[in-house]
Amino acid sequence: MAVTQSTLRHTAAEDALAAFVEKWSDIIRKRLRATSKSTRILATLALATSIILSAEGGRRWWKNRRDEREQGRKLVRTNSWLHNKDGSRTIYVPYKDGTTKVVINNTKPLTFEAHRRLFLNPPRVSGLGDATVPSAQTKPGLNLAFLHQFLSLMSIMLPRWSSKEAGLLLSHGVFLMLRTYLSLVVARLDGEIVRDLVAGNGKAFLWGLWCGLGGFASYTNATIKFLESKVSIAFRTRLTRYIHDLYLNDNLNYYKLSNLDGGVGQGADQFITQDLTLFCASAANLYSSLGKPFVDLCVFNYQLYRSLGPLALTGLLSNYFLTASILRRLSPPFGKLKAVEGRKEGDFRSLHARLIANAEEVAFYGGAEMEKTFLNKEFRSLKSWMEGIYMLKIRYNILEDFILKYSWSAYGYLLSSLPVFLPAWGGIGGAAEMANSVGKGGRERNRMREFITNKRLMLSLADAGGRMMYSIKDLSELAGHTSRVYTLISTLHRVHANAYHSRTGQNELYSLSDVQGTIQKGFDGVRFEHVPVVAPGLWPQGGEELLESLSMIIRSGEHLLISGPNGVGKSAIARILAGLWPVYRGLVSRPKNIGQDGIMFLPQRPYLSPGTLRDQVIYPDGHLDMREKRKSEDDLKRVLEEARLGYLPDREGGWDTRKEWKDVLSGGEKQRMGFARLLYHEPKYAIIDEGTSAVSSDVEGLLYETCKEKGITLITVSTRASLKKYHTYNLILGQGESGDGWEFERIGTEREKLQMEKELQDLRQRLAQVDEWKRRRGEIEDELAAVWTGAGESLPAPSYTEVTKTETETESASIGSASEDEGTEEEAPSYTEVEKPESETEDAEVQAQAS
Ligand SMILES: Nc1ncnc2c1ncn2[C@@H]1O[C@H](COP(=O)(O)OP(=O)(O)OP(=O)(O)O)[C@@H](O)[C@H]1O
Repeated sequence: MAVTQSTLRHTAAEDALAAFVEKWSDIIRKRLRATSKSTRILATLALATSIILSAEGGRRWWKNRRDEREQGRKLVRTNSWLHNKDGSRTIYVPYKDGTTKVVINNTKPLTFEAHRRLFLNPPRVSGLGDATVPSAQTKPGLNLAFLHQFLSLMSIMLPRWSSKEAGLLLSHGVFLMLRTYLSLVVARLDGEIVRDLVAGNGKAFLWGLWCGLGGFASYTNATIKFLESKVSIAFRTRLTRYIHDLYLNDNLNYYKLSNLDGGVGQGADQFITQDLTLFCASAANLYSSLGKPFVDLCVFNYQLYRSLGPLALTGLLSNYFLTASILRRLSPPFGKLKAVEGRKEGDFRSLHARLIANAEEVAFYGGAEMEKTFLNKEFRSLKSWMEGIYMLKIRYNILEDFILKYSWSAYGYLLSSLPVFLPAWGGIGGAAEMANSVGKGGRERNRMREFITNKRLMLSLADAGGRMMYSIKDLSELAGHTSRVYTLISTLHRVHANAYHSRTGQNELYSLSDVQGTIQKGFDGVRFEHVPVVAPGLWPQGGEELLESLSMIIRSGEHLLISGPNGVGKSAIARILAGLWPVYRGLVSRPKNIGQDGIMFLPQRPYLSPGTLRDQVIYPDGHLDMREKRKSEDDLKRVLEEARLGYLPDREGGWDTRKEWKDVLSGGEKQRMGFARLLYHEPKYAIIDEGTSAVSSDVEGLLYETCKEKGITLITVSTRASLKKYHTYNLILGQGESGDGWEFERIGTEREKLQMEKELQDLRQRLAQVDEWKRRRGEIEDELAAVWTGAGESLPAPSYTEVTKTETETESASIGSASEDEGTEEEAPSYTEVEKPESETEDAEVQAQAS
C-alpha cells in the first residue's frame, strides 16, 4: 500500500514538472516566432557581448582577488600596511587560510573638535563641573551626569543613523519583537495543544507538537544572543579606534596622559582593555534586557487598564514609581563601587605588568618576596573591596525579592478585587458586575474567569516589571563603567586640546595652566632663548625649576655635549626639545620631526619594538616606508655593519626573525641598535642621551665618527668627559653653589688651552724629578755592586724572564735541598728582580707622560 502510494506520488510529480517545462517552452517559442529577424540578431549580439563582458569582468575580479591575497600575505608576513590617499590605512589580518582586508579610517580632527564640547564643557545641570576636573567630582550613579556621559559616548558609538551600528541595533530590535510575538504564539499553541488533548483529537494534537515553531524560536533566541555580541563588539571597535586616535598621535598624548596630567592615574591600559569591554557588554546587554520588558509593560498595562479600570492603572503606576524610588534610595551606590573596583583591578594588573617588564632586574636582586608582598597587599585590598560589594548585594537582594515577589503579589490581589468591591471603578469587569444580568452562579463563574485572566496578566506584568526593577542594579553598574570610560576620553580631550584653566583664576607657578613659552618647528638648528628648565608636576600642581633660564644656539655641523652631575636636568633639556615637557617661558626652536631634515632622539633606555629584526633597525618606519625610501636589505646590512652589529642577521636567522628583542640583545647591542637606527634614518640632527654608556670606548669613537661623517649634527647628553673630543661645544650644568648654574663654552678655546697648559706644566715638573730618580738609582746600583763583590762573585742582573725561571728553579731546588743552600745566592736575584723592573716601569711611565 505504502509502495503504491509513493509510486503514485512520484508519477504525479513528474507529470507536474513536464507540464511546467512544456508550458514555458511554448511561451518562449511563441515569443521568438513573433519577433523580427533583425531583433533576433540584435538580441544575439547583445547576449554575446554581455557574455564576453561578464567573462572579462569575472577574470578581472578573479585577478584582483588573487593579487590582493598575494599582497595580503606579504603584508602580514612583514607586519606592515598600506597608506591610502585619504589618510586611511589598509591592513590585512589572517583569516582562515588566507587574509582579509580591513580599511581603517582615522578619526577626523573636526570630529574631535565637535566632541570636545561634550567632554570638556558638560552642561551645568549634569553637575559634572568644568573641564578642569572632569567627572571625578560626581559620584557615578543613576543621575543626570550618567545620562550626559552615556549620551556623549553614544555619539561616538553611533555616529550616524546610517552607520553599521544603527543597522545592528535595528535588526536586534526586530528580533526582540519577533521573540515577544513568538512567545505569544507559543502560549496560544500551548492552549490549543491542551484543548486537543482534552478533546481527544490525536491528529491535531500531534500536528501541534511537530510544527516547526520550536526550531524557529530557538533560531530567534540564538540570533538575539549573536546580535547582542555583535552590537557589543561594534561599540567596542568604535570606541577603541576613537581612543587610539586620540591617544597615539603627534601630540604625544600617550606620554602626557600619565606624566603630566595624571587624571587617569598610572595609565590608560586598564581603561582601554577592561573597562571599555565591560561598558560595551553591559550597554548591549541592557538594550536587550530592558527592551522586551518595556514592550511587555506597555502592552499588559493597557490590557489591565481595559479590564480593571483607571483606578487599577493608577495603582499599578504608582506602585512602580514607589518601588523604583524605594529601591533607588536603599540601593548601595553600585556605580561608584564598580568604578573603584575597576581602579583597584587596574592597580593590581599594572603591578603584574611591571613585574613582567622588570623580571630580570628583580631576579638579580632576588626580590621575589618583596614583589609578592606588594602583589598580595594590592590583591588583599581588591578582595576586601569585592567582599564588601557582595555583602551589600546580599542585603539589597533580600530587599529586592521581598518587594518584587511578595509585596507585589499581595498588591496584585488587591487590584484584582477592584471590580468586585468597587465595581464603578472596575473597568469591563466592574461593568459586568453592575449589569448583574446573570444569576448568582453565573456571576461567580464570571468573577472567577476575570480573576484568572487578570492574575495571568498581572503575573506577566510582575515578571516584566520585576525585570525592569532588577535592571536598576545593572544600570547603576553600567553607570560605573560609563563614568570610567567618560573620564578617560575627557582626560584625553583635555590633554589633546591642552585645555588647562585655573578654577581660581590664579595660575600656580609652572602648572600646566601657566605655559607661556613657544616651540617653533622647522628651524635649521637648535635654539633656546630664556627658557627655564622645569620638571613638571602632575596637574594642577606646579613644576620644579631645575635651571632658571637657558639660552644657547647650535647650528648644523656644530656638535654639542651636555654634561653635568646626575639629576641636574640634562635629559630634561632633551625632553623639552622633543615636546614631552612644556616650554613654560621663552622660545625653543628646533628642526621638524624625524626625517632627512629633521631631528631624532635616542633615549636613555633603549627601546626595542615587537616585530622582526628588520623592524628593529628601521623603527619607527614600517616595511613599506622602507620601500618608499628605496632602501634595500643591503642598505640595512651596511647600516648594521657601521653600528658594529653586522653579525646579527646571520646570528638571529635572517631579517624576518621575530623575537623578544629586549631579552635577546645585550645592553651594549641595544645601544648600538639605536645608532643603527640613526644611521638608517640619517636625520640632520640627533640627540643621544647616554647612548654609549654600555658600549666599549673603541666602538664609541667609531660610532661618533661615522655619524659625523654622514653629516649628522650630534647633541650628546652624557656624564663622560671622554666624549668631549667629538664635540664642538660643551653645555655644563650643575655649576655654582646651588647647582642651578650653567656654562656654554666652545671646546678648545683659550680657556681650555690655559687649562691644558696647566696640566702640561704639572707633567713637566714631574719630569724634572726624573734626573733625581736616575741619580738615586745609580747610588743604589753602586751599593748593590758592592754587596755582590762582598759575596765573592759578581753576577749580571737577571732579566725579567730569567727571574721567573730562576724563581721556579729556586723553588724546586729549595724543596729538594733546603738545608744545603745558603740564602745569599737565592736572595740576591729576588732583590734585583724587584728593583729592576720597577725602575724600568717608572722610566716607561715618565717617558709616556713626557711624550
Ligand atoms: N617625568 C618626570 N616628571 C617629573 N620630574 C621628573 C621626571 N623625570 C625626571 N624628573 C626630575 O627631573 C630632574 C632632572 O632629571 P633628568 O633626567 O633631566 O636628570 P639628568 O641630568 O639627565 O640625570 P642623569 O645623568 O642621571 O640621567 C630629576 O630631579 C628628576 O627627579
